Amino acid sequence: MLEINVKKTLGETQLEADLQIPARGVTAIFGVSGSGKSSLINLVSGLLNPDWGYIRLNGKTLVDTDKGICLAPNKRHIGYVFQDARLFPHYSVKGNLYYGIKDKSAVNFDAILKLLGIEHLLKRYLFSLSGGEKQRVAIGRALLSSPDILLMDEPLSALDLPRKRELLAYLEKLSQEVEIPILYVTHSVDELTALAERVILLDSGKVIAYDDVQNVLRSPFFSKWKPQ
Ligand SMILES: Nc1ncnc2c1ncn2[C@@H]1O[C@H](COP(=O)(O)OP(=O)(O)OP(=O)(O)O)[C@@H](O)[C@H]1O
Repeated sequence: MLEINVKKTLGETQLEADLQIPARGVTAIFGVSGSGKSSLINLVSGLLNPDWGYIRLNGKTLVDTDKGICLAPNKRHIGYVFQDARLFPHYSVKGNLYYGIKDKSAVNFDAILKLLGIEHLLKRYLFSLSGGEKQRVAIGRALLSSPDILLMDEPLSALDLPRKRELLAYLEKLSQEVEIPILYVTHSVDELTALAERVILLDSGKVIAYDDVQNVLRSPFFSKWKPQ
């Protein structure tokens, strides 16, 4: 279970969230640009600190302003996948995947490679990979750190449509097989319906709905996303 109860002032926007997120499956964070989606996952990752509140993951406190606890991002056991892959160009794919793994015997390297279809890329360098392949390597690297939660911030947004579709198929498989919670930021209704079980709907920093995807899609808020 991921428990979030935070307040954070972001310029003109007051971000407020009070959420209990189950320990498995994909929870999407959806909303228009500037609604606070990235800020919410950055509070979980520790890249941003709340002005008030707490975040607990499976009973472990990541941050608690009342208790004066604030774990550094690298102590939170979090896997983070950004819009761009952020890999090291001077390392091979294998070097990128192994980066940051403390105990190589503790991870199921082969299963993760297979899940993401990147077994054949190990010796390659970034310049020879497509955008979709780079993102698959970035996801592999995040999973190999044995995280307790995976945060994904619009991982498809930098890709063209054919690559989006290709990566979406891998993400669908991942969402069914990985046994940790995934927080997935998106603006895309297609990604919501393909991947997410639940949606947090943000508007101007406030949670205006948190429910199953189908219930949220029926809400009046979504009329702006439907074809006229
Ligand atoms: N450090 C900051 N200082 C001031 N304002 C900030 C800061 N970080 C974010 N904001 C503001 O907070 C609001 C939420 O930003 P955030 O990036 O979380 O939104 P978002 O929903 O992820 O947007 P997008 O979809 O465009 O990435 C925006 O209005 C942004 O300008």
